[in-house]
Parts: sequence; C-alpha cells; structure tokens
Amino acid sequence: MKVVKFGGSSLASAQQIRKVGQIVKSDTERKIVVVSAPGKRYSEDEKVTDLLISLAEKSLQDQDYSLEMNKIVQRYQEMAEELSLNEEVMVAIESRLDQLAAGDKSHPDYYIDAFKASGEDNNAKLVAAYFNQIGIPASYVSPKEAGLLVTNEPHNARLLPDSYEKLITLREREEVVVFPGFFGYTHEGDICTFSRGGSDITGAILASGVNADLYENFTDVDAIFAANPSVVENPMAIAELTYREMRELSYAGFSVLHDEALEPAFKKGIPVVIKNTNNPNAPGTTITKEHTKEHPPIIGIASSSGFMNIYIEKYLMNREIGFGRKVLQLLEMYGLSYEHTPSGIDNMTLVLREEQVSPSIEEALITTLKEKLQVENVKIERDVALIMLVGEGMRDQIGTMATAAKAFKDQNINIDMVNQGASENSVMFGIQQKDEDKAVESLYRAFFD
Ligand SMILES: Nc1ncnc2c1ncn2[C@@H]1O[C@H](COP(=O)(O)OP(=O)(O)O)[C@@H](O)[C@H]1O
Ligand SMILES: N[C@@H](CC(=O)OP(=O)(O)O)C(=O)O
Repeated sequence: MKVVKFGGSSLASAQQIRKVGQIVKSDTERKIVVVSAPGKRYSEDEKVTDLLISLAEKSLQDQDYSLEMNKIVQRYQEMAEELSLNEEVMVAIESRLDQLAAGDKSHPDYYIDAFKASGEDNNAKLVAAYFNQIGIPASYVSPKEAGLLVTNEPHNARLLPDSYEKLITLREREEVVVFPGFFGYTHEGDICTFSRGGSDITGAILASGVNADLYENFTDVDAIFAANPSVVENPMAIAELTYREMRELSYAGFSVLHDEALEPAFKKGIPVVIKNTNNPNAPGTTITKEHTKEHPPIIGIASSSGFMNIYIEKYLMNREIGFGRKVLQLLEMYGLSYEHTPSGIDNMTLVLREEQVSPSIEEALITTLKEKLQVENVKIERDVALIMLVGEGMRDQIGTMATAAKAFKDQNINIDMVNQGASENSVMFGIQQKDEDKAVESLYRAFFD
C-alpha cells in the first residue's frame, strides 16, 4: 500500500488535477491520497492558503474581506466547472466558508487556523468528487473521523501519538481515501494546523499510521537537487539520500519537503520518494535509512536566512558550573527557542530565529544577562544566514573544510561562525544574509562542478 501526497502546485488547476487522477489510476497500490490547498498556477499567482489567511485577518478586524472570499471561491469554481463536477461540491465549499466567517472570533489564532485548514479540506472534497467521476471509487475522509489528533498549538501543531491507534483503520477502506493535509483536531475539538508546508507532515503521519510500503510525495520538480534550483542553475539531481541527510537539508532550506515530515517515516523505516506530477515517469529521489548506491561525499548544499547571533563573553566561563544552563533558562523564561550554541573557552554564541526576538525582548535579555549572570560583553548580530554542507560521506573525506573555506574566500565572504557536530554529517557556516546566494553558488561550484 502506498500513501501519496500531492502538493499545492500539483492541485492548482483542473489541468493539474487531471494529471493527479491519472497518476492515482495508474497504480492500484496508491490507496491514500493526501492533498494540499490549490497552490500557485504561475509565479505571481496567489496560494489559496495565503488568501485564506488575509481573509481571516480582515474578518477578525471587521474589515471587508469580499475580495479574498471571491478569489477563493473562484479558484474552486473554475476547477469544478472545468472538471464538470456536479453543483453539490461548490455548494458544500461555499457553505463551509460562510460558516467559518460567522465562527467564534474570541480566539483569533483558532479562527485563522480553521480558515487555513479549509484550503485543504475543501480541495479534498473536490478531488474525491473528481476521482469518483473518472471511475476511481473514492471517499473524502476528515482528520476528525480518522482520529488525527494534534496539540493545542495553532499554526504550529504537533501530532498526538495516540492518533496512531485509530489511523491504522484507514487500511481497511476498500475505496481510495482522499485526506486533507496540513491540520488535525485537538482533544477539545478545535482545528490546529501544522506549520506552513505541513501537508507533507500529514502524508508522513498517514504512511506511518497505516504501515505503508512507500510514501510518495508529488511536487513540481523531477528530483531533489543538490542545491535550490532557484539559486543555482541546473543543479545536479540527487538519486538517493538518507533520512539524516534530508532532515538537515530540509531544516536548512530545501523547502521541497517539510523537515518534520521525515520523523514518522523514519521511525517505521518507510521509504519516501519525491516525484514530479508533471513528469511522473522520472525516477525522482528516494529517501531511505542507508545509501545503497554510490554517492558523492557532499550530497547537498542548503541555506536559510532569518537568524541572529547573540554572542556572550565572560572571563573564566569554562570554570563556572551551571553557566550554560542559566543562559538557556533565561531563553526559556522569555519563551525563546534556540537553534545552535557554538562556544569557545570564555564565550558562547546563541543562534536563534530572529523573528521571535522583538527589540524589547532583545533589550531585556541583554540587561538580564549582564545583571544576573555578570556577563561582560553581549553582542547581537541580526540578518544572519546559515549555510549547510550535508553528506554522510564527508566523514571519510579529507579536505572538505579547506575546499569550503576557499569557496568563501574566492567570493570575499566572511565566515562568522562554523558549527560541526561529531557525527560529521554536516557543517554549518554562519554568514551575513546579503551573501547567502553567492555562498551557495560558490560552494556548489567547488563541490559539484
Ligand atoms: N534542493 C531543492 N531541490 C528541489 N526543489 C527545491 C530545492 N530547494 C527548494 N526547492 C523548491 O521546492 C519546490 C517544491 O516544493 P513546494 O513549493 O513546497 O511544492 P508543493 O507545491 O508540491 O508542496 C520546487 O519548485 C523548488 O523551487
Ligand atoms: N497549503 C499549506 C500546506 C502545504 O503543505 O502546502 P504545499 O503542499 O503547497 O507546500 C501551505 O501553503 O502552507
């Protein structure tokens, strides 16, 4: 049995949905189909999820949201008409949107999440109707009915593991299950979505829940490339990579697969294949436990911006028992999560996502570090990008650092921070955001050309 997820780009128009129908029809093992909301049809187009967020925000402020509502309804309407679906589908979609607009606004985050989730929910109803029309017996199944339970964290929910007890029963369905991605229900019955791009997570959860043989993730590229194709021209396609490598690459910017989508598949050892809806015969990229084929020592180069460094200096820091704990406790006190903590003898750098740290939190943090922990120097650097060189083969390769350092030097890029774990699966470089693309291009040339 295969679980198949189709991303927003694969479901953006009637023409794309027809391709999806053919892909599902061509393999009877494709029994569970997870769908995203309609994505972009062309680069300047709007994703339905983004339209739903602006609609909900306007509605919360009692502003006129008719423009967004019309655009959303029109997106589904055009697809339903072109696919010659009967009126029932559009009646259900429009009445759900009206019901949401009239919903409880006393908890804005839940109000927004219910709207966000409707993008996938309505699309699943439409796709199920289309499958039946072309002779694929199918039914829409809601996360509530299937028992997909999540934490009470709007915009950033996580799966509650007891969901698995019920999800296994999806295996018993005769017909193809069409399941909306991106959200689940809390124990209290509220809708909470995963973070953006989270339909990939739903696909992985269902694959794990039903013990699938394969999780196929259909998108709009032939493979995962060794570098982001919008930064490097014609990057090399990766035939195979491990969960560990993919986890690091998707964390650091390979948006083609959500980084949280790997854990459920990894735990059960279910292989994941990335494939192209527009070219389904291309072999795609397989993500597995171990490499089975020959592969280069560096498998990919990813980059991600929006980080900040908090550099802390205190003489004899290395002798002070509990200093690191106290620093991290301070972060906890301000509700901040940290990404990395490279350190020296008398200094420590905290790498954080900068969107969490408002100027007032920054000021309070500096004051507390100086007053409570007697830190001598605190330096803040914003607009930091992280560049990640990933590859399990790096371990047995001499000279990786030398090649990377030369690539940075050739482009006159200053390295602010280097972080390499003992596992030697990856090396991370902190640089200024303005140099991000230049750094990826230069590293790509150094390792792949
Ligand atoms: N290393 C990479 N390899 C392939 N695609 C990448 C990579 N890094 C970023 N991408 C981008 O990921 C996109 C596919 O992901 P996404 O937009 O989430 O698709 P979907 O709509 O199918 O969910 C590609 O179109 C590509 O621009
Ligand atoms: N529609 C949601 C969830 C998702 O996974 O979408 P996509 O498959 O288009 O990345 C979003 O835009 O975040």
